[in-house]
Amino acid sequence: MTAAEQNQATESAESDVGGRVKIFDTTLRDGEQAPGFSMDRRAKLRMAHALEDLGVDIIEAGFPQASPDDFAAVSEIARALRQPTVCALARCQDGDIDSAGRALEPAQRSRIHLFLSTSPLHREHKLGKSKNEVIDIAVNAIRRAASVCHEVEFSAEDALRTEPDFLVEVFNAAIEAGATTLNAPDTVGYVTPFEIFDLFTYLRKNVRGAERVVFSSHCHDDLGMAVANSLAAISAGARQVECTINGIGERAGNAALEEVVMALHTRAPHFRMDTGIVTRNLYPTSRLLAQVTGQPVPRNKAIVGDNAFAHESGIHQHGMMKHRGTYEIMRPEDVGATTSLVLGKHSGRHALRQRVTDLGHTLDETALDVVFERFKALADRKRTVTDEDIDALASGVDPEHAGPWRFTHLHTSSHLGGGASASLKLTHEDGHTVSEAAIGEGPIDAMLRAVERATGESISLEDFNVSAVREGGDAEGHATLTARHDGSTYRGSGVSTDIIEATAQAVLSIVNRIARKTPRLAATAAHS
Ligand SMILES: CC(=O)SCCNC(=O)CCNC(=O)[C@H](O)C(C)(C)COP(=O)(O)OP(=O)(O)OC[C@H]1O[C@@H](n2cnc3c(N)ncnc32)[C@H](O)[C@@H]1OP(=O)(O)O
Ligand SMILES: CC(C)C(=O)C(=O)O
Ligand SMILES: [Mg+2]
Repeated sequence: MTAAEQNQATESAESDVGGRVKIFDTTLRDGEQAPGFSMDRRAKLRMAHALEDLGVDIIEAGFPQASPDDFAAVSEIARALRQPTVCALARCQDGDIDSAGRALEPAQRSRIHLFLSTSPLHREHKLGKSKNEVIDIAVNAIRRAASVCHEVEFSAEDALRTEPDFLVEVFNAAIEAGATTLNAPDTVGYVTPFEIFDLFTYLRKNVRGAERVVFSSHCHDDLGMAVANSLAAISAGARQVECTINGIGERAGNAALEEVVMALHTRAPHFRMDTGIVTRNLYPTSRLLAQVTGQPVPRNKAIVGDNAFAHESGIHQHGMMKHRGTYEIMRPEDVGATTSLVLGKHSGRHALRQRVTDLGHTLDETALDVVFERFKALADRKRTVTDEDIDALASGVDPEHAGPWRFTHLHTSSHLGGGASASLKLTHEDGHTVSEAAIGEGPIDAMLRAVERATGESISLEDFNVSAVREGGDAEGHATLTARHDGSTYRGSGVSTDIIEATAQAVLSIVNRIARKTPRLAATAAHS
């Protein structure tokens, strides 16, 4: 009998609205299990501090029996953190439990998370155990774990494919043995929101002592329903949700923490459920994870992707300029992000006019029409039109040949532990050439100094970022710079297979915009 059928025999669940759901973060355990995401103890410790600042209730720091470094990571995190409960995963085996207990010793509050498969498929093929054997193994493990940490969570692995009546038996025994959190994971991401709602409702009605424990959900995203399923479990009374930053985790990942939290927050009147999450830390925490794992966040990722609050379409941009609520259901600042109106082939006159004005140009409608036409033609050739392009178009310059300066030579060299040097030649559109050389702390620093000397203008860098455009042998670096000059902010970008060259293009695009505003640069160039 399915959970839904069994539920038909019982009255419908009482309303479960209102309250607080605990956020159990498993980025450092299930998250790092996925290929490409493993973290060493230093990376884990950095992430753990960020997760503590984010306000998660429980941090699953690792699986101490997995490796000596993971043992050390759990131990260091247990020692370092004050607020969250620190949790370690263990199989129902004495060795795992003892090592989890030892790793967690320094924790203010410790939890061992035991798991054992309960579904027929796993019982028969993976464990080779009967139902009774599964219960006995779980009970003995829970008792042992309860003696070496503050609290025990028990997970019935593959719970959503387990017979609901057997799951109740397992959970009854787990409570008697001392578990205080019962997790029903959708280990393989198979279930639908209606089914998980029914199962949690059924468990809460039928497990003996259900009112004394916290029910937890742990959903995987194989069918793209991890977040929806987690929310459905919460609606049915789960008061702990297991999730990961950026939704990383086994195969397609776990429920994304930022999505669960922002769904509860944004649809508060619907869920009436609080968390302790400091939502403005979501974006920085997501970026830190991307940095320590080297795995970028997909642009279209909900809440934390580059496009989550970016608008390129003219109709949307126009709406956003009138009222941001037209196309944004959350305030980006609530998650630590910002709105951006990106100019591209889908943009319209309203957004273009605004950007042209922001860049310091005053154009009448006729001039704007001309710029708009050229902008569309350029946007058809380029995926994104940058501020440099708009600035050039508004100045009546062809952005693809926007000078006045261009590189005719650039050479940099660096030595391990010994600084770097750059030599370059710049040619001005009026025919001047300027050669310069400089030394610096690294090749980029040296190149920047040489450009400053050659053009006679200094810029102060505020932000510098290089990201990969493609992977593999033909990988290109995309350099973006933000710099200040004379009280104004300039952004420049460049793309090349050589990241120094990409950065040099970005520097020169900024210098050229300054030069177009202050043509004295060409006239006063010291060298020729
Ligand atoms: C759903 C999940 O995410 S579960 C967590 C999965 N995470 C990981 O596996 C990451 C870390 N794992 C590891 O480093 C290794 O698998 C280790 C160190 C834990 C174990 O390695 P090994 O001892 O070589 O065993 P291996 O991984 O090959 O096989 C798993 C063994 O654990 C047993 N096992 C699996 N789950 C459980 C459990 N919950 N309780 C008790 N035993 C279990 C299996 O039956 C198998 O036993 P066997 O060696 O007697 O046949
Ligand atoms: C260890 C358990 C909770 C797990 O990760 C799963 O079942 O997906
Ligand atoms: Mg999992």
